[in-house]
Amino acid sequence: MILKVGLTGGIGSGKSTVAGIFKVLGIPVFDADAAAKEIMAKDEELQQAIMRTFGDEVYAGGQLNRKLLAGIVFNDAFKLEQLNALVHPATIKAAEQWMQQQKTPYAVKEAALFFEAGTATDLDYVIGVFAPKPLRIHRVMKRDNVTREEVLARMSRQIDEDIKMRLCDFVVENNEQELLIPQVLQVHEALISKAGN
Ligand SMILES: CC(C)(COP(=O)(O)OP(=O)(O)OC[C@H]1O[C@@H](n2cnc3c(N)ncnc32)[C@H](O)[C@@H]1O)[C@@H](O)C(=O)NCCC(=O)NCCS
Ligand SMILES: Nc1ncnc2c1ncn2[C@@H]1O[C@H](COP(=O)(O)OP(=O)(O)OP(=O)(O)O)[C@@H](O)[C@H]1O
Repeated sequence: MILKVGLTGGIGSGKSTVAGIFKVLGIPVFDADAAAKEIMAKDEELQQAIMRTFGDEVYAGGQLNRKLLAGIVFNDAFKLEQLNALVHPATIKAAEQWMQQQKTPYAVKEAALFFEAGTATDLDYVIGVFAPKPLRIHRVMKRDNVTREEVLARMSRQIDEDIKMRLCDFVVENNEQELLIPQVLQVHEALISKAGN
């Protein structure tokens, strides 16, 4: 049986960067952010439900206005919960179907929110990517051209990184001091060995 491995970390920690190294090693990666985006773009029933909850303007012109929706949900915990309740079940289902199709000793699901969403229990192992908060803020401001306040609003909806890392089976330090590739190789070898037992 394939091992289901989660790859997590707060916004800007470097999950996608680490996921890219697993892909080079031939390990398939499911990107939950990308899957959620695709589902929100294609599922018309979900679009109707999102419009009923947040207003028609979030899909003005037939396209999701991500900036507008982010401004609504990341400043209101209840509204974020409503959005999560609409989007997460379909994303989780897509990940489960994807996992069943993989043929490698282990496969990786990359997501920011396993512990927050209560989905870590479906995984055999979880890898955490850790980076200090100031570095994460700086990276996301630069990558997404957003303000510090916008980054902090998202961080406030994710559990504390020290706690998150303690819940993980492996931790990759992405502080731009330690090299990433040797750390990922070490985790890869450990997972291959666990899959063989
Ligand atoms: C609000 C939305 C439209 C904003 O889109 P935007 O393009 O600005 O951000 P993107 O989706 O690329 O997410 C970037 C990062 O924001 C953080 N984030 C996104 N959604 C959430 C959430 N529900 N709770 C906490 N943090 C979140 C994560 O660190 C994520 O990696 C979008 O994030 C969304 O639809 N979120 C709800 C679905 C979701 O939870 N997706 C994440 C994994 S399933
Ligand atoms: N070790 C590194 N050295 C330099 N830049 C890095 C490093 N790790 C990540 N970055 C940069 O920081 C930004 C955030 O990284 P990445 O997108 O991998 O994080 P993420 O955890 O997937 O973020 P999000 O939760 O927002 O999707 C990117 O622009 C990426 O290129």
